[in-house]
Order: sequence, then C-alpha cells, then structure tokens
Amino acid sequence: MTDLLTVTNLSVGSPTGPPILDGVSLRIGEGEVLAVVGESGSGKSMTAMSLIRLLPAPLTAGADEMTLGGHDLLRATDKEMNSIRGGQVGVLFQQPKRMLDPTCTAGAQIAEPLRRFRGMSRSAARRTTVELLRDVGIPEPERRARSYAHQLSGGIAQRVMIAVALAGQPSLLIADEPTTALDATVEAQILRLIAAKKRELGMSVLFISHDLNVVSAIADRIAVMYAGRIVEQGPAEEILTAPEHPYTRALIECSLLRQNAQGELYAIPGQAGSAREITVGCRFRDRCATAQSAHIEHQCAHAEPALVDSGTPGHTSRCWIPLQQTKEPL
Ligand SMILES: Nc1ncnc2c1ncn2[C@@H]1O[C@H](COP(=O)(O)OP(=O)(O)OP(=O)(O)O)[C@@H](O)[C@H]1O
Repeated sequence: MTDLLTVTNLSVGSPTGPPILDGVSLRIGEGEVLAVVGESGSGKSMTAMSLIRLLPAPLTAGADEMTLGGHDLLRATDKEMNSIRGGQVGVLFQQPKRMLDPTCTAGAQIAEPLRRFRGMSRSAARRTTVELLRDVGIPEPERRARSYAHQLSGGIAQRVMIAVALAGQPSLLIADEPTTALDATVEAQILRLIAAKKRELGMSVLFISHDLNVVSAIADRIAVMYAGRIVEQGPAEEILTAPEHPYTRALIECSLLRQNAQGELYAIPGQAGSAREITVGCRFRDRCATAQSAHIEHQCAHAEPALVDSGTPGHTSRCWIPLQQTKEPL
C-alpha cells in the first residue's frame, strides 16, 4: 500500500516543562484508517495539530520528515498550509456545534471551501452544498443549509462538519474524537458515515479516540500513545486481540468494563499526567503490574525500551517484557 502520510521523529516542546511529544513516527496508507488511542493528555491532539501546523503558541514542533502525498509539511509556506488545510486535509473535532461559526448558516460554511478549493461559482457552490448535505444523510437539505449552529442537534451539526470537511475533497481526514460528545445511537451513525465516505472517496483517515470500542469499529491499524510516545503500533485486529504492551492491555480491560475479584470495574492505577516527568526508564512502569514485580522492576526503571518488532509484520511495541512473552491471557 502506498503511504499518503509519513511522519518521522516528531517532537513537540514547550519553553517550560517536559516534552509533549517525543519521537513520534507514523504512516498512513492511501485509503487506510489509522486510529491513535490513549488516555487524556497522552498527546493525540498535539500529534494532529502538528501535522496541520496549528500548534498553540508557545509550543514548537520539529521532525525529521512530515509528508502528505507530494507535500512537504515541514517546509510548506504558511500560504501553502492554508490551502492544504481544508483542501488536502479535512478536520473534524469533538464539539461540532462549537466548531461551526455561529454567525454563518451551515450552507455558507460548506460553500466557502467549495468556492475556495474547487473554484465553484456561487450558484454551483449552492447546488453542491445541498447535494453534500443530502449525501451526509441530512433530511430537508435545502432547509438545513439555511440553519445556524444553535438550530442543529449535535448529530446533525457533526454531519454538517463532515460535509464541510469533505467539500475540499481531502485525501486525509483528521477526526479528533468526532463522536465523543454524541449519544450512543448517533455515535454509531456518525462512525458508519465516516467509514462509508472513506470507502466511497478512497480517503485516508487519522482517527483520534480514547475509546478502543469505537476504534475497533473503524480502524485498519492502531497506534497507542502514552505520555507523548507511541508505545505500540500495528494492525487493529492484532492490537486488540494480542497486545504486546501492558498499557494497551490495560486500555482493552477498561473498554471491556472488566471487573476485578472484588467486583469493581477495572481502572488503570495512578495518573497518566505524571508519567511525562519520568526521564529514565519506561514511562508506564509506575502503573504497570508487570514492572512492579521485583526481578523486572530494575530493568524497567533504568532504561526506556525501544519500539521494536513483535515478530508479526508491522506490529511494534515498546516494552522490556512484552505480554506475548509472558503468555498472560487477555
Ligand atoms: N497550550 C499548551 N501549552 C502547554 N502544554 C499543553 C498545551 N496544550 C496541551 N498541552 C499539554 O500537551 C499534552 C498533550 O495534550 P493533547 O491535547 O495532545 O492530549 P490528548 O491525548 O489529545 O488528550 P485529550 O483526549 O484530553 O484531548 C497534555 O499534557 C497537555 O497538558
């Protein structure tokens, strides 16, 4: 599969405090969905923001390589980036009603990229806007085109955002927790819509989520982030059924709503936030049951493991004692 996006050794830092992203490398094939998962604060959104060069000041990013199709995202001028965002890259966020401009109709917000990126006349953009609204499953599209954000439900607003994102005919859709604010039925509809559009248009998708249940419905490959690092990456099926990293396994336990012997719901012990302060050894070690066992603790505390092949093509993990070696059942 030809790669659409290649990111090598991406790091993000702030003038104060430890690095926010540390040596993140990703690739997304044409027409592929890569899901990035991890707890709040692990660096998922910062990864996406770095790609489209929209990091909030005073954060700065550096990478060895960052390419999308034929575009070098590291060297693109601000003007080029303006046309890549909304053109080659469409973006969906968690709070669709907040992301829509409250002063413009839904239709005007879809027509804008049609005119800007596809050079359509006013009347052609108006017609295509209605087609796009119909295409993303919005009933009465002519009427909805005249609605403002406050007149839309969360699910309809996210469909409008999908129409805005697709208007520029992107090769990559970045979807940052696009269903987190929606109720379960609407969430399933929006996931189905994203999957259908991806198939129909042959787009690639960078899908960001904290929820492995959601991710399992849509991802071809999964990258697991912890404290600014990718700790495991590989084919979705393999990550979900045969994880190598104890953190991935812990996320799966949480998503399955597993209970412990006392009948309590499983939760990962400790705080994710403090891991970034760990500069020596594995960042997950304080929360990792395997690392807490006496003979292993020494190794995990003294050197950070590298991201290495698990033995299956394309599956890598960053752990001294990968789970498949310990043969612990999931
Ligand atoms: N403007 C900022 N200045 C400094 N640090 C920031 C800034 N914005 C975010 N961070 C830090 O960057 C880290 C990664 O944040 P990011 O938003 O990427 O996490 P995330 O994995 O997307 O979490 P969530 O699911 O909550 O959005 C966090 O520790 C956060 O505190």
